[in-house]
Amino acid sequence: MICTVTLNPALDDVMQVAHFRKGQLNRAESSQLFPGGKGINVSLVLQQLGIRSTALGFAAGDTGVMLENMLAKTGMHCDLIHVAEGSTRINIKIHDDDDTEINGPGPLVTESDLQALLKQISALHREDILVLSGSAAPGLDDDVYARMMQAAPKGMKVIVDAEKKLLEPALSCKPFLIKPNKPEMESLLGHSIASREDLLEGAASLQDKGAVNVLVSLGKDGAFLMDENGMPHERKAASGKVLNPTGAGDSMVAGFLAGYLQQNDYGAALTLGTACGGATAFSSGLCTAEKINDVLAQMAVQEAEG
Ligand SMILES: Nc1ncnc2c1ncn2[C@@H]1O[C@H](COP(=O)(O)OP(=O)(O)OP(=O)(O)O)[C@@H](O)[C@H]1O
Ligand SMILES: O=P(O)(O)OC[C@@]1(O)O[C@H](CO)[C@@H](O)[C@@H]1O
Repeated sequence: MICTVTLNPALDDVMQVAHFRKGQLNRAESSQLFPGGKGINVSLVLQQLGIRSTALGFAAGDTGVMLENMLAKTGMHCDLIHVAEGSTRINIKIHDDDDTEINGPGPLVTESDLQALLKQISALHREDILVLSGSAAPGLDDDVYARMMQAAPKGMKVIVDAEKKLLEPALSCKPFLIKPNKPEMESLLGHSIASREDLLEGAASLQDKGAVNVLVSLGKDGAFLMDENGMPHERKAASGKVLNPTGAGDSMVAGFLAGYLQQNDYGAALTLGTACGGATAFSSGLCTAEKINDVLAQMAVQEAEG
């Protein structure tokens, strides 16, 4: 079984605005509401890839109920813990020539709410896989990912996709995979990445700190993986018209995990991860199975042509 954890899920309100102007009334050309939050996105893309998972995490208030109803309509299994105070956040994503995001703070999560989640995690089995993605909710400390990893059965594979302050304390628990994007990787390393050498050295230093596999997503520049055997892999990004890059990183995590489980091969996992990331960037919401297959086919042609 695969479980994803989203400590601070959201409803994503994705708006297309012709020319967004700060400090003025802007009218959107379109607005679409999607279930969101990084772990939930991973579960939704896994579902497109034919892999069932359970989404764990916290929900609150009417927006929390709305989120659960939206997820139920997709057929996805979720087991969110309802917290007493506040409401599940609504995150605003504005797409014009640039992308502007405003993510809400989310509801307060207490220690006893967290204990309930840790109990769910400790009831998993060693052969299950846990995906921990996204920011923590108000009330939670920076060691929350480390605590979830410590609660998980010994030897279980855990994937962590989170910013430095949450990821760093969890590294010594030996996550199976971490997926920083370039700015996150630079923040983890404390210096900028200007070359392939920097990526190789940076990934190796994170492995020294405990990460088993290091996957660095590079947006339109593709992706880099340093696998557990010290073997680097690289993929160029697919080409296409970008509609909404929100969730491209989560789609990459889902694709990588699906590729790894289906083919037991890191190169194949990276290919499917890169395709899923691109497929979401080229879609208005998260990618569909059809879009993933189109992008995979396009990447195969691109590779054959060199
Ligand atoms: N403009 C793009 N063109 C092609 N592929 C893209 C593009 N943007 C993203 N991708 C694909 O998706 C992957 C993940 O994207 P990115 O590096 O932007 O992740 P991220 O910053 O974690 O995204 P998010 O936080 O929005 O989920 C990239 O490695 C790439 O394969
Ligand atoms: O505030 P966080 O937890 O860092 O990110 C939340 C979020 O921006 O990430 C997803 C895209 O990756 C969106 O669905 C969601 O709104």
